[in-house]
Amino acid sequence: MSKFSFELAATDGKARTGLISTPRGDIRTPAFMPVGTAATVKAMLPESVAATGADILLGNTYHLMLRPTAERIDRLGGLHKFMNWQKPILTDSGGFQVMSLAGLRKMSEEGVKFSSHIDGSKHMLTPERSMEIQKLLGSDIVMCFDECPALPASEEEVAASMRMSMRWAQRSRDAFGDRPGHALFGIQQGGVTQELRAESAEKLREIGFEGYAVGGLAVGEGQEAMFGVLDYAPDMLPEDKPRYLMGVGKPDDIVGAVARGIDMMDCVLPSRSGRTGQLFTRKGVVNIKNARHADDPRPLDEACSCPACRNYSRAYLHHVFRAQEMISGMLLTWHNLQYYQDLMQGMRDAIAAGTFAEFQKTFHEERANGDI
Ligand SMILES: CNc1nc2cc(C(N)=O)ccc2[nH]1
Ligand SMILES: [Zn+2]
Repeated sequence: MSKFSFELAATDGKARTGLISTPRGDIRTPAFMPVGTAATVKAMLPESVAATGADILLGNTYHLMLRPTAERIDRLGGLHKFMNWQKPILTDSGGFQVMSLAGLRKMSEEGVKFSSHIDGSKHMLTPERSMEIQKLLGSDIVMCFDECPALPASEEEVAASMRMSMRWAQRSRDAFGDRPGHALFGIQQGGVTQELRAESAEKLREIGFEGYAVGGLAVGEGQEAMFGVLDYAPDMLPEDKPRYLMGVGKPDDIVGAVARGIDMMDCVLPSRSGRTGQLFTRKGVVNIKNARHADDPRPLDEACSCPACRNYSRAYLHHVFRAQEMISGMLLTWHNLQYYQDLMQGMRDAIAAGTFAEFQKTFHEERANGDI
């Protein structure tokens, strides 16, 4: 069984490029993880997700524990076999989604009691149960069970929440046990308060993890506040371990996060937007629903290698979206995921070549405002 390791290959300013090696394959960083919530990246076959260049995808503990349950996936050979994705999988802890999706929640030091949003059944998530679920799923990178405070929150509330998350981080570490080739990532909390972020980072370093996430962001604080935290928070985390920014983001969020030292990100935006007709291109966002595309014979993005851009016109993509044909979600999701992976590849190349500043300049210059 080979081990889990991270090698930095090059840096350019605070931007970094490297490789995470796992028994199930390597992850080129900076990396974007498509979200495969219910054991599927919606509207995509796993081989199509791999074809976009994704080295790893994210699975959601909250959804899978409710349906089909982690025990059933384990009996069927684990999540990789179940969903036919043999590359690495990172699973979140369920903590974030239980607070945003479940009903009748009761928080305590022990964990969170809640009712399923699917059938109202009663469940309990604790650091120990979250580790057990993620182990049953067989994920390669496991996230600590934590609490991501919802905004608005006072500094006192953020401090108390962060300190509970740090106690939960210790319990997660203790329950994770010794699993060669698998990684447990700690999650830094502390809102937008530098002293609290530092306290959290110190506690996580003390416990010791194979990787470190910056949590508590992309919860409505806005890009300026998020970048303000990212100007100092990643540097508080061990330099030789992967740094994962949770739930981010729009393309310009991603470029700004990589510029501030982030190595991994995940977001539902490219897949969710694909289904709603919001398409990311090198020149900005195209809303394919707009009538002006009805007769446009051009490809969506002539620089893109995805099936939507190689084989179809904007007129066709407009038509199948308006008709809500199934092929629409397939083609538009594929395009957006391809765009995100091409963006990551462009950044990895630029950092390796020492031209990341030029990459950022071109990225911002190319993007017109609004629809194109
Ligand atoms: C979509 N935004 C987002 N922020 C997140 C924060 C966390 C966290 N654990 O702090 C997890 C998932 C998140 N997703
Ligand atoms: Zn495309």
